Amino acid sequence: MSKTFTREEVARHASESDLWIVIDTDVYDLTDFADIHPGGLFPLMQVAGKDATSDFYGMHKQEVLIKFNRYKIGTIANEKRQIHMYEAGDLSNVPFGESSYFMGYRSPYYNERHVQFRKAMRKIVDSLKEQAQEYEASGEGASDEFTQTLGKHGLLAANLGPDAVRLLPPGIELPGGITRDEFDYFYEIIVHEEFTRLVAPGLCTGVLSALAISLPTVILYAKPHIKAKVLPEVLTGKKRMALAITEPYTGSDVANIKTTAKLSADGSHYIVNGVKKWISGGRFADYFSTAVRTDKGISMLLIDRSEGLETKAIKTSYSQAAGTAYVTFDNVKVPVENLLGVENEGFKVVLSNFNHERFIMLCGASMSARNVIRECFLWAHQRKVFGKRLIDQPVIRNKLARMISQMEAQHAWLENLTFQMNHMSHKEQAIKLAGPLALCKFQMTRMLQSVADDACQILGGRALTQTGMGRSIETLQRTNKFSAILGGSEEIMADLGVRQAMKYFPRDARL
Ligand code: HEM
Repeated sequence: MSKTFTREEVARHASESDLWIVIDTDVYDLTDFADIHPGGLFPLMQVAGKDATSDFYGMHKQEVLIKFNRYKIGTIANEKRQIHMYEAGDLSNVPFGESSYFMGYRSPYYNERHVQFRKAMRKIVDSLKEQAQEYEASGEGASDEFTQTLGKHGLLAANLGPDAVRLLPPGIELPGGITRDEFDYFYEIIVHEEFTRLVAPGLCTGVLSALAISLPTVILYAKPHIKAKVLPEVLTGKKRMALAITEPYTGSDVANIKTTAKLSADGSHYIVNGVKKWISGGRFADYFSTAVRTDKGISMLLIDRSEGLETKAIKTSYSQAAGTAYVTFDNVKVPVENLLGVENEGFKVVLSNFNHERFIMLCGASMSARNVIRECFLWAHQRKVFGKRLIDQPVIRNKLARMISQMEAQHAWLENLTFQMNHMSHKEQAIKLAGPLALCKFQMTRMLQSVADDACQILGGRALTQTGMGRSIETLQRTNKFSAILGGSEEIMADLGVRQAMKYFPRDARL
């Protein structure tokens, strides 16, 4: 049992060499910490021996207390805790802090198994957060140990979505005891939503998104013996993979790629020459699912990191942990058995994944906005300026209203599209959903930018620093453009959405 103290006892420890404070009902002995406290000794001395709850929460997130729990020496006797301490896996009860079903509202889409799954995912993600944020800050890629931990928890597999998961070899388990048959797109929403809680978008892009967009090309189109070798290596995190399509000259215009693959005279291999740009995870990848120009069209090849293939880092506004690379192919020899699908029909392979990639981005964007809104709501309640809480200022409530309503509207559309994905064949999805998914992405990233902007105004200077209370907001502010450009830029998404609708426009309709 933890030790108990009275407030009078705590008050007797109020010097630099003996410094106790109270936060809520917890007593902390900061004597050994005071000299290394990032905020300095002065603020601590002002509350030495006293209740520092409101000062603490005015300048720190609760996660600081969890991280430095070692300084807690006991609690105040006979007092009831006023502030809930987060425990790994907890769902938020801040209004709009979770999507509605997870806050006790009814939903046609989810059931209690989804709640169980979310809690399991959250617990795992919580356990990885500190390490992930270190990689994100240092710009290093995830260590082999880290990616293998992701593999061990089944996160690499879950990240691929239900269609790919059903085709995986036996032995690869999903998190939270969910079976492959249960795992549908609503579980997948949860997977990507929970990853955003790492607040490590670079790392997530470099490891998880890079895999989610590249590995399906192997699952769906590789020869059986290639699959048998590559899938276990990649899904256990022992090897990494990236999708190499875009080039400096083409960007989103895949039809115009210039990287060539020429068949050798004996027909045993291709010789690949060319360059690829903005390849997420490319710096760390062992395999590249690569779009090349062959004899009569585009083909996809699985290319090992081998002689003649080089990668160099591209510095981006998000973290170097994304491993964004410029990849050069200089006479790289690729066995013909590494062809994915049919020669000259690679465009089909490229297109097969676009809708799913956009779906992943929608889940991430929606939850990133939700996370930031939750933090703004909390901050507005605990921050006092000019004698009032921020939430007591109409201008702040108005900003929150705009953020919440934009985010919830987008999320409702995402859930509707998810329901359609669960009930449509790929063929029907391609006809009916390519347009709405594109439009949803167009509006989702507009929303994300607007939320990042409002959140920044609410957090003020803290939203401009990469550590401390505004960290998530600074991250969103710096990286939201990523989702607005990758996976199809906003302009292309908007146009695609309307063009798709025009394709199916009734010829006999009149105003
Ligand atoms: C268990 C007690 C405490 C711990 C473990 C702690 C730890 C930290 C840490 C890690 C930071 C860096 C910023 C961040 O990551 O949030 C920080 C900053 C700071 N802390 Fe503390 N702190 C404690 C108590 C307090 C108290 C009671 C006060 C004030 C009365 C205080 C005042 C500050 C200030 C002024 C900063 C700088 C904030 C800024 O840059 O905006 N700290 N503290």
